[in-house]
Amino acid sequence: MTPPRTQQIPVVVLAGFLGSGKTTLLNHLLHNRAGTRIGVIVNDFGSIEIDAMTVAGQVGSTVSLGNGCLCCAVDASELDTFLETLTRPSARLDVIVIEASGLAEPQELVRMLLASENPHIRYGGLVEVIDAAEFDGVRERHPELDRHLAVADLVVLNKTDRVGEAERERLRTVVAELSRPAAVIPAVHGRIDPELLFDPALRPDGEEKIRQLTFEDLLREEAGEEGCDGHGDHDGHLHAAYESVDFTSDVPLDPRRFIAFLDSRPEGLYRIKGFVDFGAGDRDNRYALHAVGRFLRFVPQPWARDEQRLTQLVLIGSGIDAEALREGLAACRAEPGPDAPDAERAMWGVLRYVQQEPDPEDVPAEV
Ligand SMILES: Nc1nc2c(ncn2[C@@H]2O[C@H](COP(=O)(O)OP(=O)(O)OP(=O)(O)O)[C@@H](O)[C@H]2O)c(=O)[nH]1
Repeated sequence: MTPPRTQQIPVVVLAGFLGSGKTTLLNHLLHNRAGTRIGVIVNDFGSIEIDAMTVAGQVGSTVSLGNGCLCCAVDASELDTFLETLTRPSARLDVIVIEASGLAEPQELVRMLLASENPHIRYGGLVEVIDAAEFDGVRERHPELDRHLAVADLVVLNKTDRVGEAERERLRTVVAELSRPAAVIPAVHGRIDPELLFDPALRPDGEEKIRQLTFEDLLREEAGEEGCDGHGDHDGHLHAAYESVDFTSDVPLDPRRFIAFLDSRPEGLYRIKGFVDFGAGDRDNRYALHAVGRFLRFVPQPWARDEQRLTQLVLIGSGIDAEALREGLAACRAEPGPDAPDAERAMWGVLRYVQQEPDPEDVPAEV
């Protein structure tokens, strides 16, 4: 007979700027959990829950928190409801991971967890994921990232395949300085040892840092910036400066038009993610799209049987003209009528950006 559960389940917050690799890391954990039962709460930005769809099917207990930044869209009682569901003995979870929206303020999430009255959970630490190739630029635009690093318990310096060895070491030193005493782990495709997250006692300085980050510390740190309960300085949060645009179409997109749209995307459009149906261009696959800054990638994924063929995209940026983007996307819809004879040739522009889904065990190709 299994003994009754008395242990508290650690709740780990996974944070990091847009496109840094949070979902990738989460998927790595789900693939390499070695029997550990992981509950996932995804907090996506944009009303189409792309991240929830990306991790969906990989874990039985995925709960999406719905639209927007967690600190605004969900109050503590709502978060508690999700946590209550996931901490039921029948869920038999060993750890819960909350993937924060790339625009959420991690301190808000941590504050909510520390304030939670759920007796079955304990705060499991804040993991901050960094895109090595974008770090300097993001930091320049968002100096508040230094503050996020300062409260992290573990920093994953991700995408080190996109920078040289010397640059990786430079970044490691800079990040370590900002996040001291948290450990900084360089990674490619978020492949870190899951034990770094699941057993905080095992990670360098972990316990000490968790003790440091008390509710009172956070309150003190946030003095003058009350949070998102309607009384605070909401404008100071990263997401206040960003806007998201959703686009859904049940008409396939014309590949040439869509590539032309992507090639001329405005500077402020920092992130695009979702799935594209190219219709006759490829009847077998939908194309997962990831754009971060000027980086662009498509990953073909077979359509599931009976899956509704839709294009679903979320575009996130600052100073973007939402209406113009929606119109631009609408103009990418393929003309009705019989398939064009050169439908496959029209895909060449897309194929330039195609990369197969990386096998977690493979060394990734250079991008
Ligand atoms: N080259 C390279 N690409 C990576 C690595 N990790 C993730 N990516 C790619 O970066 C893109 C963004 O990764 P995601 O995991 O979706 O990032 P995210 O932080 O969840 O993004 P948001 O949901 O927008 O906040 C995807 O195309 C990933 O395949 C890496 O280590 N190296």
